[in-house]
Amino acid sequence: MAQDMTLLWGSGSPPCWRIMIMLEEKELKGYNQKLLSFEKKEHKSKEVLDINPRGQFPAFKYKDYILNESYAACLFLENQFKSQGTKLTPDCPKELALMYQRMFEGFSLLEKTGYVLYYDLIVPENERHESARTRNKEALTTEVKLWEGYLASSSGFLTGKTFSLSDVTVFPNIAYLFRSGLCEKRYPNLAKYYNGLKDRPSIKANWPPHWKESCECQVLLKDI
Ligand SMILES: N[C@@H](CCC(=O)N[C@@H](CS)C(=O)NCC(=O)O)C(=O)O
Repeated sequence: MAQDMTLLWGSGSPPCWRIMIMLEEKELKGYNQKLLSFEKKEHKSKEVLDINPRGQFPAFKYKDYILNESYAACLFLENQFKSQGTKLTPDCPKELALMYQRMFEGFSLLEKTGYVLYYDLIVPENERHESARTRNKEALTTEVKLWEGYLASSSGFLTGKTFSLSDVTVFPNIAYLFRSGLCEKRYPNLAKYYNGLKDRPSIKANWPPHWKESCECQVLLKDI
């Protein structure tokens, strides 16, 4: 089964990390995988484009099923391997509703993080404005505060009392915030969640390799 899976990935990409956590939780070991480089623009290489026509990581397929969208891949894997490895979907409808809700809210968090971290990449030089930078930072701050509140009564997981799909999908976004300098003291609930899960085997085993080195990016969100 795992031999029928191929993942082309880039280090530090939360969507790639999600799929890797998912595969690990479902005990799908030995899948074909290749770490490629953003710097060398390998996401635009033919081998990626053959799977993902947008030229983005992740490029993932199972048999001849293309599942480049990380949420699609996670939901598919949970459906196909429900009783294998960790059970990631709660039976209780109330918990299920909250799990899906937080999973998809995770898009807002990552999108707003990206607007702050990649403003100069997204916006051409002559269209950049300090006011837009400030607005993006304010929007991210509001968003991060929301998540801090969500985690106020957490039992170590984002939703429910066990590790679920909401953790698989959103943990990488939260780790990305801390990697970029989010202040643990200002956001103690997020920090507790992050520190409580960062050594989970599925997460640790797939920690972005280049995050083991320090980098200038580790201060970018210090004022958020
Ligand atoms: N929608 C995709 C995300 C795809 C994506 O934005 N990938 C980024 C890396 S995190 C990428 O490859 N960016 C390079 C580019 O778009 O050229 C998912 O959630 O799986």
